[in-house]
Amino acid sequence: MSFLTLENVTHHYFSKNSYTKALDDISFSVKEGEFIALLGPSGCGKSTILSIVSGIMKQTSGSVLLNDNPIEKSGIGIGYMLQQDYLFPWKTILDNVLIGPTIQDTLSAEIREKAIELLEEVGLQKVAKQYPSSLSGGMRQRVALVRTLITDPKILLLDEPFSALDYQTKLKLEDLVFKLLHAYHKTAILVTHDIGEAIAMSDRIIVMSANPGAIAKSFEVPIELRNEMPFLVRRHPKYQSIFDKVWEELNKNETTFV
Ligand SMILES: Nc1ncnc2c1ncn2[C@@H]1O[C@H](COP(=O)(O)OP(=O)(O)OP(=O)(O)O)[C@@H](O)[C@H]1O
Repeated sequence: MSFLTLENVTHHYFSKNSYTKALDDISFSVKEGEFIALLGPSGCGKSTILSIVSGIMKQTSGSVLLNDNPIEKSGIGIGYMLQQDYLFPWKTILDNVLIGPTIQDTLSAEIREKAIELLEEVGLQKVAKQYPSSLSGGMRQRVALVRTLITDPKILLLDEPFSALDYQTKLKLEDLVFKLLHAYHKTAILVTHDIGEAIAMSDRIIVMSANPGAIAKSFEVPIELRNEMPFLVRRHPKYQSIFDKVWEELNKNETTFV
């Protein structure tokens, strides 16, 4: 059964007298607990989709539904993880993690305990009292992940969360995010330019084309790959074949894709 559904979503931007049709008739569904990836050339509207699902932006037309009802009426928690971690430099790691509950005025001893548990799960318990400036990029993204999970969002929107990291750290974080999101049964949409990352982490890949942003094709990741940790997916015998199909689709729609 579909959990999150986008139905005929269109979006136009108007700025400084210019008009951009960013999304044209986007329809897709995501099941509860499913992990999907959006891949496509720069400017095809991937981030616009996440902004609309998160409620930061309202689509020009069409609907975003959660269990068949408008998502804005659902009161569902949605978490966002971005390329930049946006940690507050003057707050400790633990206080950064607790920023959501603090703002929402829901901070409790239980949430504080949960934050410490989650920091332990990502290997950061020892730095809980330190400040972001003393942490590496990968550690900071792990803090951002915990900060996202602490509010127990039902849907996680991941907008190129590993793209600013070195390759080794990125591979390790892919495994960690995959492990935690599966352990906590989260539904996730990942925006990435990395085909390997999309295959390694998701159940399904939606390839988009640009001008205007539209869905070109959707690929189911073979079940054997979905059951593996991301790092191991890249060496699975079935990996190359799906990589080639996605690559072909991307190049069919955008000759300048790099
Ligand atoms: N605030 C805005 N005002 C005007 N146009 C915008 C705005 N935000 C995005 N656009 C335009 O809408 C289109 C889709 O942008 P979007 O950022 O969603 O694409 P994207 O696929 O996420 O790109 P990238 O992969 O480069 O991050 C682009 O043509 C972009 O220039």
